[in-house]
Amino acid sequence: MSTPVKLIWKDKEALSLAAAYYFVDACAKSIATNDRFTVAFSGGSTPKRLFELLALPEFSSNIDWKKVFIFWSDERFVPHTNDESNYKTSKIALLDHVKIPKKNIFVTPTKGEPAACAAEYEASVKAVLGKSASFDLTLLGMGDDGHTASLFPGTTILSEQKRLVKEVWVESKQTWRISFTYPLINKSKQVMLLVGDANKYPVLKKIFAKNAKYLFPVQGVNPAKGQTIWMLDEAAVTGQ
Ligand SMILES: O=C(O)[C@H](O)[C@@H](O)[C@H](O)[C@H](O)COP(=O)(O)O
Repeated sequence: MSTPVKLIWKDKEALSLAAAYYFVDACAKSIATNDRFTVAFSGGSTPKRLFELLALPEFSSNIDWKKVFIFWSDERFVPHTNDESNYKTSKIALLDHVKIPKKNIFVTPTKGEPAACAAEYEASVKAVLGKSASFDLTLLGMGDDGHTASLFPGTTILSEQKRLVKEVWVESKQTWRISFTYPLINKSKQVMLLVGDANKYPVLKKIFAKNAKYLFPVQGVNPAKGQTIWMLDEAAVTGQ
């Protein structure tokens, strides 16, 4: 378990640019080692800006898209054509602009029963990643309440220790979500948390404090053999 790296950037744009460079580098290294790059996308405005940047030729031309395999660390239980869909957001921002084979895009099933969809998605993760179930890179955001992926405060998925993907009823949003669990997130080789804006400060202040207690779901992200990188902006760490 390595010490999380915290990188603080002037603003959200600088944070997203740094994340784009990092993504290209992590992708090239994984392909050089394993001939593929397995990555989990996340929802949220900060990850969305990263996807928009990756679609720019400066970045996309340096990525061997036919060797990139994409999953989603969480998804809203809505049709993929719905504006709430994390898949739709990344499709518009990135996937429609790069030559990635359709077979490399593993969209979360969101039709029928949430539990059955979660089981189906877990089976896809296992089929692609194999026994290790270890993503090369898992991208995550953090909500103002300290949630990450769809690991919301007070939800039963927080105590899930076996399953890799589970359905979760989010009372505060009155919706179902399909989310990676801590066991899957914490198998990642690298986790990059993209957290910008002053509204994140109240939670970050508590979790970055000395001898911080476990108060928020994002604190459960701790890859056993992987690296956690916080990509932050000044507003998020100062509140201004
Ligand atoms: O589906 C989701 O909503 C996301 O996966 C969620 O976990 C998101 O990453 C955070 O809410 C941060 O979102 P912002 O970056 O927009 O604050």
